[in-house]
Amino acid sequence: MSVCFAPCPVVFDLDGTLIDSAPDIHACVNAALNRYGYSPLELNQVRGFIGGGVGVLWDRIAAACDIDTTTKTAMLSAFMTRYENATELTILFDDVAKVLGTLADRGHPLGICTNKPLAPTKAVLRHFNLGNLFQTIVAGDTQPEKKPNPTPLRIALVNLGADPSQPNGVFVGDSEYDANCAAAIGVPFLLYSEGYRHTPIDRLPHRASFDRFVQLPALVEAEA
Ligand SMILES: O=C(O)COP(=O)(O)O
Ligand SMILES: [Mg+2]
Repeated sequence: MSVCFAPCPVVFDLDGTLIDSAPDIHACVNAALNRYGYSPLELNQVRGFIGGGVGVLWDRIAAACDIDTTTKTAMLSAFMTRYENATELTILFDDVAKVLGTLADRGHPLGICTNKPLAPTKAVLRHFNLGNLFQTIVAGDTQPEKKPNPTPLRIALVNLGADPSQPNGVFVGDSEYDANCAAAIGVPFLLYSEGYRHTPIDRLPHRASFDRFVQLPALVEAEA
């Protein structure tokens, strides 16, 4: 009798993993800063603030620019209005569309687990014609917890058919938030090394790292 294993679920982070969205986030941040009379920030600085979702982003901007809490709240809301449809300056990393298609063709259920809010997540996936590839999207405002809390990843894996008590599957991401979230529930983590990470690769818990998406299918199959 042969035993047949179904292809494992694969969950992806979004910002800094599938897409380079920092230029759009940077433009939306600077538009909000400008509206309230603050000087613009450099792209590198804003890129370094991405990963924990929009609340963390604006906490960091407020600390860097000495913005009070009431003004920060108003600026975050101005930022969101523009961010919800910010796709113009965003690019897919090389070979992402091709590799997602390969994994889907092999039967892997695909999902997204991002700290980015749901509206801009859906807008950018629609923009790149990727919306239909993902069977679940767990975004930064979908539930109370955000990465590195592992609850969003667990929900995404379970939505793709994984066992809630010990979810199988892999998580692909670029940051400390992703690595620690996967480690907390023992899910193999594949680190994309060209994203928005601050920590050296060898100091992050991960199963393997890659710098080109064409390397990913073989790394996923090694875990399946
Ligand atoms: O938008 C963020 O701050 C982080 O988004 P990510 O979880 O997709 O990296
Ligand atoms: Mg990321």
